[in-house]
Amino acid sequence: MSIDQRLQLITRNAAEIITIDELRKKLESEEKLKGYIGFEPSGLFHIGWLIWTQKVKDLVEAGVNMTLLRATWHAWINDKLGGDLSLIKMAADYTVEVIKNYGVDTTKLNIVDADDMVKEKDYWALVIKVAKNSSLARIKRALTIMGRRAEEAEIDASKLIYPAMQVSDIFYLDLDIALGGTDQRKAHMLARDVAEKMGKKKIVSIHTPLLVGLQGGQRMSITEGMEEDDIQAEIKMSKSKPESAIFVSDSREDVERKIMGAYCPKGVAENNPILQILKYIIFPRYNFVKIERDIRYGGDVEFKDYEELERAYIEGKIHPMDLKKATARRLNEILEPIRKSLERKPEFEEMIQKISKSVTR
Ligand SMILES: Nc1ncnc2c1ncn2[C@@H]1O[C@H](COP(=O)(O)OP(=O)(O)OP(=O)(O)O)[C@@H](O)[C@H]1O
Ligand SMILES: N[C@@H](Cc1ccc(O)cc1)C(=O)O
Repeated sequence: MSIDQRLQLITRNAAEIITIDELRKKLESEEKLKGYIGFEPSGLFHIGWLIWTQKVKDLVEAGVNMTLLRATWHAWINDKLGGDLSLIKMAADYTVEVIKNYGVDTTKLNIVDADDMVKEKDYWALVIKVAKNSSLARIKRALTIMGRRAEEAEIDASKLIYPAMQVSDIFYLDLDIALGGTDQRKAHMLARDVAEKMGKKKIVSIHTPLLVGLQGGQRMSITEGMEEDDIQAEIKMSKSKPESAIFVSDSREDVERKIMGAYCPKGVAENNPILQILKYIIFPRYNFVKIERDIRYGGDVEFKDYEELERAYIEGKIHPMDLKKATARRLNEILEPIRKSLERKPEFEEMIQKISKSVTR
């Protein structure tokens, strides 16, 4: 693969790359690049997570050595799964199983447990050095990387250490590239600034978009004057708002029902979850999408890329119902191997039962 082809694969569908010039230089250096994504295991995997999973796949295929950090301790700090570390670890296994069955070659991934990193004293020395090089105000602002706000009244003090840990993970693993959804930007910007102060390698960060929830942008809780980041956090697909989400373990029928009920006004692309699913999850996997229609409505039509389909939709040439049916069909094809593999593993079934009873947040 040429440098341009690798760059194209790494950057496609990304919301932002900080910075593209630095990424190109790193690729041109011909050194083997090291990248990572960390995730807090929580036992439920909604299709929004497939957006970064696809980017992990792209990065592996572009020849980047990717680490998958099972952020078990971070999840524990963040009160996930009632703070039960054994449940958190099982949830991490579940996530890896999904990623594998989505088609990522997990034998090429370096899978690391935060549990192992926190056993090393060098790790904690790094955390203290990062904290020493960060202002308290900046650390507090970065709490959004764990889905929290600085103003939250009842948080315990370990949560203030979390951002310094996430930055230290990057230095400890000696990375070139950090991947995450756009809500992880504050950790990555902090890592870039602290790297300069501490003489560490400065990461390039790649941020994937947040998939909007099934209700689109229609949340009542959006108020005037809200910041863009907060609006995105409010309207995104989220496991803590199950009505907004399609889970990879959902049955074929549930996927169809959820898609058919989703926000998808005729001719509107903005905050349209169906179009976003097509753009970020379906088109990266298929060369074409076929919209099946009765001959009375123009018969079947095929689209070879997303832009072409979006244009036709905005012009009112595609009916929302036809778009939804085609989306449900393709999405179910993608989810089928994942669903099958999860069905073969009863230990996950037990975990999911426990999870639905335990309080996540
Ligand atoms: N809707 C989404 N679309 C794409 N990526 C997402 C979405 N929600 C979260 N992510 C990404 O998935 C990773 C895990 O995030 P997080 O645990 O906050 O997600 P979540 O499952 O929606 O949780 P919560 O219920 O706390 O909002 C992060 O890298 C984040 O950027
Ligand atoms: N903050 C990330 C999880 C994470 C934790 C540690 C990391 O080093 C990276 C990512 C999230 O909420 O999804």
